[in-house]
Amino acid sequence: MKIALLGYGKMGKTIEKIAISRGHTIVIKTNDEDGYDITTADVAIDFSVPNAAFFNVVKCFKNGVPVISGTTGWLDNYKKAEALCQEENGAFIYASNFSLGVNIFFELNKQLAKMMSKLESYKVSMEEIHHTQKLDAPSGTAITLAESIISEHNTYTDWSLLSNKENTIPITAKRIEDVSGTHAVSYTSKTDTITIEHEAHNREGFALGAVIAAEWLQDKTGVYTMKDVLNIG
Ligand SMILES: NC(=O)C1=CN([C@@H]2O[C@H](COP(=O)(O)OP(=O)(O)OC[C@H]3O[C@@H](n4cnc5c(N)ncnc54)[C@H](OP(=O)(O)O)[C@@H]3O)[C@@H](O)[C@H]2O)C=CC1
Ligand SMILES: O=C(O)C1=N[C@H](C(=O)O)C[C@H](O)C1
Repeated sequence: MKIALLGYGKMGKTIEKIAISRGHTIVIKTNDEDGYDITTADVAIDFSVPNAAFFNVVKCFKNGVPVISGTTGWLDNYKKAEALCQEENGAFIYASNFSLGVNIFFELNKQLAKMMSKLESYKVSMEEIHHTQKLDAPSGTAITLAESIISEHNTYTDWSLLSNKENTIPITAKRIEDVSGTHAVSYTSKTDTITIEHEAHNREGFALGAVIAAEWLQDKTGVYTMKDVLNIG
């Protein structure tokens, strides 16, 4: 596959290494919104910045290039992107987290939320920890986890950074040098705490998941998720 890397930062470079090891060729690597011909690629992988992702994915839809986006912090525009993809007959996968481990964790989180919904004595809270260069907070993964809890648990209707409001999931976002990404969901009662946690040891799991998603998407049209790619849950 000929791959365009839209965003050639920490993730773009890790994806390049993994894509080459799986026999693919990188035909574009860019940190700019223009100055390249996207039609030279079979598939594009966007790991850029929040204010560039929407423009990048729409460019792919308009040029008939299937696109994977892992950029977080631009979800206000996700529904619009989804509609434009359908309109242009494009192919699109967005995931707040492409790693196999986190996608399993997403399923565990849903199951746990369903169980805990019946137990009023437990209150949920979340923590995410990332490296200090991260632009957005809370992380996209934390938002996905919180949205699943809201849909599976009767008590919660919203999430918020460090909130004590009723019916709101409090999320703590910590920034510590060199942390690839740690997410924890806890349920605390007066007597105990139940925690599930995922800790990424490096960026390779995210990158491998993104390349697998690109391989899966290359001949398709439509909007998909990592659940379709991994066939789990
Ligand atoms: N879904 C997932 O599994 C994962 C998602 N992420 C997300 O991916 C994104 C990138 O992460 P990471 O690689 O660590 O961040 P980096 O800051 O290392 O890389 C982002 C790159 O995007 C470049 N960029 C800026 N503007 C544009 C543009 N218009 N088009 C293309 N590229 C542009 C930046 O260039 P410059 O520095 O010159 O501005 C930079 O090189 C983040 O949103 C992060 O949250 C990260 C890991 C996993
Ligand atoms: O910026 C990062 O590094 C990461 N971002 C994603 C997110 O916001 O959830 C995924 C992963 O946790 C690493």
